[in-house]
Amino acid sequence: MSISASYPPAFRRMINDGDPKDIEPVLDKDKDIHIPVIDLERLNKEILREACKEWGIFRLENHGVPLELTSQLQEISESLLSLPFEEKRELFAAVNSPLSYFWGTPALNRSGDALKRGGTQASNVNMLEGFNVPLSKLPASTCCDDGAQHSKLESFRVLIEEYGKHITRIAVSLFEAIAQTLNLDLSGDRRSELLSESTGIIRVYRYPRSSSVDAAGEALGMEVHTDSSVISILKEDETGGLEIMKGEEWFRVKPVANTLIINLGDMMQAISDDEYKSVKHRVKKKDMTRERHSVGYFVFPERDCVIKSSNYKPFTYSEFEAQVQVDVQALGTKVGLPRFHPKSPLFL
Ligand SMILES: O=C(O)CCC(=O)C(=O)O
Ligand SMILES: [Fe+2]
Repeated sequence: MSISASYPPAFRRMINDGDPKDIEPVLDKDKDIHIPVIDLERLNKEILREACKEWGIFRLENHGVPLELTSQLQEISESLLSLPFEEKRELFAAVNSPLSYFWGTPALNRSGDALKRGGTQASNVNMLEGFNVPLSKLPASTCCDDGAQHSKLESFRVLIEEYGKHITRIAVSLFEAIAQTLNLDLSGDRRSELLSESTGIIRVYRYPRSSSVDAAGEALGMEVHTDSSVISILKEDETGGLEIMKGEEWFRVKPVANTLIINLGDMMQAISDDEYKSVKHRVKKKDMTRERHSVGYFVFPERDCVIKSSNYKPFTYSEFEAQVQVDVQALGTKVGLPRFHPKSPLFL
């Protein structure tokens, strides 16, 4: 099977199926940047505070996720993602599970299906595909068939569940430490209201090996965005492509083996009263000869927990999410926190 048969048809005309050696290397214009490093076994609150305030993103080492688990998960994910497109689609539709397969956009609805985009962005295809996995629904999802692909899917489910336990543990520890740096009161159930484990989602992404490039000779993987989460945790492979905005400039974050990338999302920005920032980021692939694989984890407040802060009108995560979906469908893009800013002309 040619590799492009596993890509969504909308990607195929943009994919070069030739010998990777024939693909011209791309000029590398963006600058590299070293983001702060946090050691989970020896958490230093001052370094953590600085990383959240100045960067909104940091690298995590000594996180305790077994290497074996990550590589098994990567292997099975790659194997499922490289199935022929139609087979992948049918497999995920057939198992009647909360898992979904998506492509062309990271903006999904609550069922994990791609949102139709409006506005001038309607035709912008993000060159990515992936599986969306809501962790709390995972134990209930069962496989109905003992075919080879279904048993692969079952192994994927088991590995994701295990990975999800580790990553949830990390998110909770980091959130508690970050809350201390903000002197947040987490008494009673407040911790699990602000960071609700049951909302955790994992997304396994694949960015095609080579694709059409922009004027700068770079392939758009994922458009510029901030995450809506409290905390996001990214495991990327060694291909690279993640970029962050610092000041008014874009910088490339180089991959480092055995580490995770933590970024703060919009909910953390609001909870911290804008003290900590939800970092703007994107994926732009420069190495056209290889696919990029990454695994993202996103965790949110409880749906009806009210987030109060001085710069935004009080809102629940449900309201925020609904507004994002309305904006993506009407304007083609997320507006995010400015929608809830009382002084903003965007305030509804
Ligand atoms: O795949 C990546 O490296 C980035 C993913 C990301 O930013 C997201 O899913 O929000
Ligand atoms: Fe993101």
